[in-house]
Amino acid sequence: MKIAVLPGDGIGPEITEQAMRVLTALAGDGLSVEMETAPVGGAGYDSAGDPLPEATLRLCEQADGILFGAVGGPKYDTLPRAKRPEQGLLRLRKHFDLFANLRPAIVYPELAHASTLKDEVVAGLDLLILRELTGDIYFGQPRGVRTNENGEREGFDTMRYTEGEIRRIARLAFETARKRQRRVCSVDKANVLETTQFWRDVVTDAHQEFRDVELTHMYVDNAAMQLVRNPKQFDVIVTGNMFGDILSDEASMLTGSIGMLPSASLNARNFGMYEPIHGSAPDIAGKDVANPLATILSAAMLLRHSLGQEAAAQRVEGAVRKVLAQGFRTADIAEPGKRTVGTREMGDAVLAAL
Ligand SMILES: NC(=O)C1=CN([C@@H]2O[C@H](COP(=O)(O)OP(=O)(O)OC[C@H]3O[C@@H](n4cnc5c(N)ncnc54)[C@H](O)[C@@H]3O)[C@@H](O)[C@H]2O)C=CC1
Ligand SMILES: CC(C)CC(=O)C(=O)O
Ligand SMILES: [Mg+2]
Repeated sequence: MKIAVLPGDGIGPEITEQAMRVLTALAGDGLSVEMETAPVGGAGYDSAGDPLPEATLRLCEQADGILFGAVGGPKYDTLPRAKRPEQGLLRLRKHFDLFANLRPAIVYPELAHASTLKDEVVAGLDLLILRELTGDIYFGQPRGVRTNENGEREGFDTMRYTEGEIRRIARLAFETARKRQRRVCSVDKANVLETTQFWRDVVTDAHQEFRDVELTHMYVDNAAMQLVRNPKQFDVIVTGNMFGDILSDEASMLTGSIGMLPSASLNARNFGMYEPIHGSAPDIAGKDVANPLATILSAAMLLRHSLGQEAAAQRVEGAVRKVLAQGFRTADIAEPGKRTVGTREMGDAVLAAL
């Protein structure tokens, strides 16, 4: 099986290296995994003048799955939009039609202390945010800066969803909930935005075929509050691209750190790209302090969803649980009396646990 590894920028290379070591260790155990790296984001721009170089895209097309680090950084912030690192990621998502972004927020008992909430509020939390990933205001046209009828400059973006786009993510939410606690909460801003009233109507209609699953609707401002008030009320949250982006960063802190949340971005044939939900963290890049567990857990999701290797995925997840139980902590989840380790040492610990 071939995996395209796109480390990207900032902490991207440090964290993907640890996930690659884990996959290599599994390969030694009879799983045949071939990995090839290629530049993306700022690294793509630096090497080929394009955040998604042609050769990188070709490599991804020939692969069984993509492991992605993170892109972006202050060095690139003044580039024209099309050249900015984040466009490499957005173009990959669109190219492969990766509409379904699974972001599981699971609280490991050992990390309940690191959560921003009290133990009893988060203990046992197992929440899935299902974020639509190829539509919404992140992709809608037209967009730009123009001079309006009053002669004043204005910036504008377009929030847009087709019925088909909403229906397919809604169906996936219901199907996924059937394997969990059979509860879906659809998050929107239907009280203000036409697009998201339409979202609510289509989700409600799609629900007709899934009457065994409970469907509730919630406005996004309330959802942001409920997530920190009582997150265990949620099983599956389904929402659009922008709200899902924001709510999943918020949910990550329930688990202790943004460095703990993996993700899978899938298309209709289960081809996928796997990445931590965080960005390139320029503030800690190159210091060997970033938490690699979100990326290692993303590799586990790759094994599960794109390679069909459930047992291997569980081994990786089990190894992560074990290192947490053994007391290994990176700086973001540090705890008095426990051993604070760097990025690579955390990778060593996961390998030893495997
Ligand atoms: N998927 C991607 O490639 C994403 C890229 N970005 C880009 O990343 C750059 C930085 O964005 P920010 O808004 O600062 O978000 P960020 O997620 O990179 O960092 C936010 C905060 O979380 C910390 N953090 C992130 N990952 C961590 C880890 N594994 N271990 C420990 N601490 C971690 C950082 O040190 C920082 O304090 C920007 O250029 C942004 O556009 C942002 C989000 C997603
Ligand atoms: C294109 C991005 C930087 C989006 C993002 O923040 C994310 O996918 O979590
Ligand atoms: Mg984000």
